[in-house]
Amino acid sequence: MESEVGPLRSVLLHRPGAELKRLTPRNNDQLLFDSIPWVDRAQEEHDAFAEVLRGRGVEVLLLPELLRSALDDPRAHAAGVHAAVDDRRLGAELADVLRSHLSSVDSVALAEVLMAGMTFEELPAAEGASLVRKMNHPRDFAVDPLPNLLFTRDSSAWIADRVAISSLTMPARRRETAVLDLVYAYHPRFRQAARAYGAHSAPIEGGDVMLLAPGVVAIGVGERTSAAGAESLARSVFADNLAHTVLAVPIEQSRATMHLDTVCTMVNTDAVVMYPLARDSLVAYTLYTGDDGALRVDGPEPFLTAAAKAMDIDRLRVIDTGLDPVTAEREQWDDGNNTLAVAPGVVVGYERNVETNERLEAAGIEVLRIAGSELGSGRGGPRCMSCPVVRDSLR
Ligand SMILES: NC(=[NH2+])NCCC[C@H](N)C(=O)O
Repeated sequence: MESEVGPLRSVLLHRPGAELKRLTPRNNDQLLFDSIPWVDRAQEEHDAFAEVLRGRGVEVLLLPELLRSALDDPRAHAAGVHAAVDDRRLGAELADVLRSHLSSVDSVALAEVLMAGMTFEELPAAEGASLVRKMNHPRDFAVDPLPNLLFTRDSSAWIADRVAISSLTMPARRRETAVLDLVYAYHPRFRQAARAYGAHSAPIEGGDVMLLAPGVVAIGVGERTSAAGAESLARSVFADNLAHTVLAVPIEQSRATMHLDTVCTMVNTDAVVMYPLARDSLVAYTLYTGDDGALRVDGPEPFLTAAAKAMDIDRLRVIDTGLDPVTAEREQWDDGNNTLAVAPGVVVGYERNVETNERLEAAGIEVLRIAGSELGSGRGGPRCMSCPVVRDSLR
């Protein structure tokens, strides 16, 4: 994986399931959804998204299936039980009850608990009284659900032939790291894959990681990825020779712009679609290794200038969506700028972003439209909902 736009061969998606049924008006904000999705329809929309990709010759890997087969390995099963049980929340006694219960269930049931969580009333019965059981509401979570697994972009990201497992910022998403770790460590397809970023210390989310060109990685720094995360990922990709230049791009710390890919995605080898209101303000720091082997940081300078230099092209084109500010803001919120390229000049986008899509087409970009009325309620578009695993090289 050396670019954002090379012909897509294999992609990791998550078909949403019971974890979405955990969302209620009381917990949706904390669980990072803006409304309560209609789950059956969300699944239909997701199936249609997967079909569009398959129709373009892309192999679609589904996270729930990968997780179940990874858990068939007894070591993965034990690690899965460990990842599900939070001693601090349950206390030692109840934690032991849950651990021994989960150790006895099959990989399908354990995968379900890891994804959809478990409430106190769903916990197995045990002898004796438990203050923790008594003082928690029966429908409180003993194991938190992970509704944002849908956004596979964020929890892991491939850079060249290596995978970086994210260290997610929001408490509602932190346990996703453990799920992806299990899949990459134990699924037969991935267990040989080398890791690009071992240190799980500083926050990095894949929605902020953009492969602008072979050897050039942009990393958004904002609500999710910290400067420390960007710097350690940069050091790590330099040490592994996966890139020669990293651009650290500050983005506004707000829900609308939680990741770099909410304001900008690549639609061709030399072109991006970008939220017009970000176009003139986006800057970048350029990171590279000096002749003495030490890290250098230049800038900041305008993002488009820094990117073109690093990519060694005359100009990084911005598709001029020319939208009025209100339409631009509405379509940005609905992930109009969050496209997934399946090949240079061919992208998947939400159909609802009528004007952005029209402008993209006027600029010669083919837009494969998908429905996202329910999928979009978690604030993520086609790029957020996909983790490319293999793309053909551009040369
Ligand atoms: N790459 C992205 N833009 N991902 C969107 C993630 C949305 C998710 N609900 C969150 O708040 O984390």
